[in-house]
Amino acid sequence: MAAYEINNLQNDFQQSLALSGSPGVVSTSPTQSFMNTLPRRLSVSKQQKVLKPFSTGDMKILLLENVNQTAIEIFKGQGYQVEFHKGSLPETELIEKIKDVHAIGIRSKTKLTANVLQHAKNLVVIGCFCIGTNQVDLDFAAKKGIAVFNSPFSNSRSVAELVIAEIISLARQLGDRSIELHTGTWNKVSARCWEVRGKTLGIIGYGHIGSQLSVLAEAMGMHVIYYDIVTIMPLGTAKQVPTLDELLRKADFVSLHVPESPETKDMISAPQLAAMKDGAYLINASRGTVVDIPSLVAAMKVGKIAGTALDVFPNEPRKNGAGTYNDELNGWTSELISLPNVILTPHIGGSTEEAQTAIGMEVATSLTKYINEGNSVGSVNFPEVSLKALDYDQENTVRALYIHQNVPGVLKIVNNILSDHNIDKQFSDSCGEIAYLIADISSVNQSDIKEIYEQLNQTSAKISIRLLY
Ligand SMILES: NC(=O)C1=CN([C@@H]2O[C@H](COP(=O)(O)OP(=O)(O)OC[C@H]3O[C@@H](n4cnc5c(N)ncnc54)[C@H](O)[C@@H]3O)[C@@H](O)[C@H]2O)C=CC1
Ligand SMILES: O=C(O)C(=O)COP(=O)(O)O
Repeated sequence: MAAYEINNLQNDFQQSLALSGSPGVVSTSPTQSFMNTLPRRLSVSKQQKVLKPFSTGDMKILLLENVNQTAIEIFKGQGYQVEFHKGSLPETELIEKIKDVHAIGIRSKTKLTANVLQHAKNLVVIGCFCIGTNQVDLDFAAKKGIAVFNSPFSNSRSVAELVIAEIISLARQLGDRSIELHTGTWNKVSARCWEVRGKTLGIIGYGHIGSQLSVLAEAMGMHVIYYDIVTIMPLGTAKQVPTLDELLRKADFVSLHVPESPETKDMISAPQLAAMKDGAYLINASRGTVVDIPSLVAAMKVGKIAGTALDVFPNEPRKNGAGTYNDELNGWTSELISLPNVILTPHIGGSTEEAQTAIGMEVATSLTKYINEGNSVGSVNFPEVSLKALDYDQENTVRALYIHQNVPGVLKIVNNILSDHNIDKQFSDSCGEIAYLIADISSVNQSDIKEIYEQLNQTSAKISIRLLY
């Protein structure tokens, strides 16, 4: 059957099913006041073998925070509707916009809390176009059947390189010398300026970024020690130390590379700063909540800490612009900027052309595969399930995507519903309270589809359903 014929059939079917809203979207659970995206036919471009959902024009994607152009091209290539914003949105505006969209792409700034997500009626998937996912309520999203994807290491190298630049800049007081000369002062000094060769770098969190940094720092002749909650194989001649305290006592430079979590909140505060060597340096390019800045300011004022580089802050402005970084945002700002040897950057650790292009492609591809095929591999809050792309040349084949509560007896009920047809392939997995089943079913007539959908929709463990055909 030619693709256009399939599409025409789908059009009719969608129209007959549409109860409200855009064609193909019906309320599956009116009492719970959320809607699922219903059945969409995938059409195949035979020349390019690219799978595209039918009615791609229905698929709405909201992209915030200047997500890279590569992502926009991938989504537009799929025919999705793309709404793009350079900054993040105030919460009330975000709530309005999220009501409608099927997918949202954000970076580290936009907070997708339970309060925001509860308004998302059609949302199927969230893309974090960054490493961190702390800005999303992952459990709440999973319980609503919304998969979340990120890019786990596309910007690690960029962050590690920035930190190397900061280590040398702090050791040589580069920021201050540069500001002085920009303002007409020649101040040639060597007092308390150091080579980094032979100094000790203490890395807190030896994951993707911490371990990259370790390799680069050793290449400059630094000794590397690291602290992590798990035992990790050292790279080069780096050494893991058993306690944070030991790292703080031994390191000349301390660099933080942990995620935001309840355990890492204020991980560096007054007692930890007191434990550091006199005249040591502190670098934070992880999350703003990890360092208690008033304590850092106090430690710098008494000369305990000789310099600091901060790329992340407890509160960060919503968008670029003059006057956005001030005491109104973070009460200690004026005090911090008045101190010597303080390098402040606007959360640019991962902001390189290379990283952003790679992230754009990776996350947009994950989202597209999830939307078009149900493939959840790489999701951070969902069971990872995939089946080879459906052969859309084959007629009467349907892929059921069934997200459900992970409770006993569900597969028996679901397979009973599907049992009148031929289940060609099936893959199911669970993750905590959530389980996800993909099943390819053949020998399904157009008239059966609505029935399958309605029966699945009545199962008590159902969270959300999509049928691709
Ligand atoms: N400034 C920027 O632009 C960027 C900042 N980041 C931040 O850097 C963080 C780290 O990134 P990756 O290295 O890719 O993460 P990762 O997950 O690969 O590594 C994090 C490491 O921290 C360790 N860890 C977790 N809790 C800890 C604790 N309480 N004490 C000691 N170690 C602990 C983990 O075991 C893990 O080895 C991200 O979560 C993100 O918040 C990431 C990219 C860019
Ligand atoms: O990747 C991360 O976690 C980052 O912190 C980078 O965030 P961004 O994409 O620059 O908002």
